[in-house]
Amino acid sequence: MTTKALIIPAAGVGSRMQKNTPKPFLQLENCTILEQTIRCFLPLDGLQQIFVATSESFLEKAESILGKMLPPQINGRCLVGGKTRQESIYNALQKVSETDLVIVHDAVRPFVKLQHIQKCCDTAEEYGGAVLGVPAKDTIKRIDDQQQIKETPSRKFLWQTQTPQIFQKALLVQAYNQAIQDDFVGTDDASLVERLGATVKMVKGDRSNFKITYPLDLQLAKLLIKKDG
Ligand SMILES: Nc1ccn([C@@H]2O[C@H](COP(=O)(O)OP(=O)(O)OP(=O)(O)O)[C@@H](O)[C@H]2O)c(=O)n1
Ligand SMILES: C[C@](O)(CO)[C@H](O)COP(=O)(O)O
Repeated sequence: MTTKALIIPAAGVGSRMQKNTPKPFLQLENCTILEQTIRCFLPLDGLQQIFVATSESFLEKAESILGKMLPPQINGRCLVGGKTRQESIYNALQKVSETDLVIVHDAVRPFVKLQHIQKCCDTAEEYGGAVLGVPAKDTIKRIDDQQQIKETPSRKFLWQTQTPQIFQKALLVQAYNQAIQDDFVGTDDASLVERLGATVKMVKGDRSNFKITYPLDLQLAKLLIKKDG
């Protein structure tokens, strides 16, 4: 069986949400967003390690959430993240012990489906790296500093990338080390691996795996939890 370690970056401040509490610790019906997200992964075969990166002030709260949920076969640990998502994941990556695959999943995507996680793991095992995503539904424009449209790329090849982003461990470690060496900061994990020239496959997920980013996303998440609960 393929062994897996899960890294959950949860150290963001949530500036676009405009709340005092960071998004992973906001409440959804009976539990926090972080709790709901972790729950999606617990039935995954071969999952042996979970790391949650938070700000220093939420470390204790994260430890209490994780501690209550973990089954005996999974080792869990919370740690202090960094100034960027990338730094938070790098910090967690230093703690990951031997494993075949490393799964990175945003704390604020609480509706990811097990079947999609599994499909993404299988693809990463075969090719080295895989991410979940959906075809872009809007026409995407490339603009300049004056907001003048410069290009309308064909939508046929444009996908919205989600998490999980899953990689063979050695490949992800190499990608993060190279990014540090080159001072490269990306907005996702795949972009670091792509720079190495390695293969990362896009796996079709669905739109329920949205990232809770703006107040409207939080309203939608609360409605979905109510409907399913
Ligand atoms: N320094 C950071 C920044 C982000 N994240 C995490 O990365 C995920 C995706 O980031 P995003 O949704 O952008 O969260 P925030 O950075 O909190 O939001 P914003 O950009 O609006 O401030 C979130 O789970 C967030 O907690 C992190 O671990 N460390
Ligand atoms: C990794 C990610 O969720 C893929 O869509 C996204 O790039 C994170 O970006 P954010 O600006 O940190 O929300």
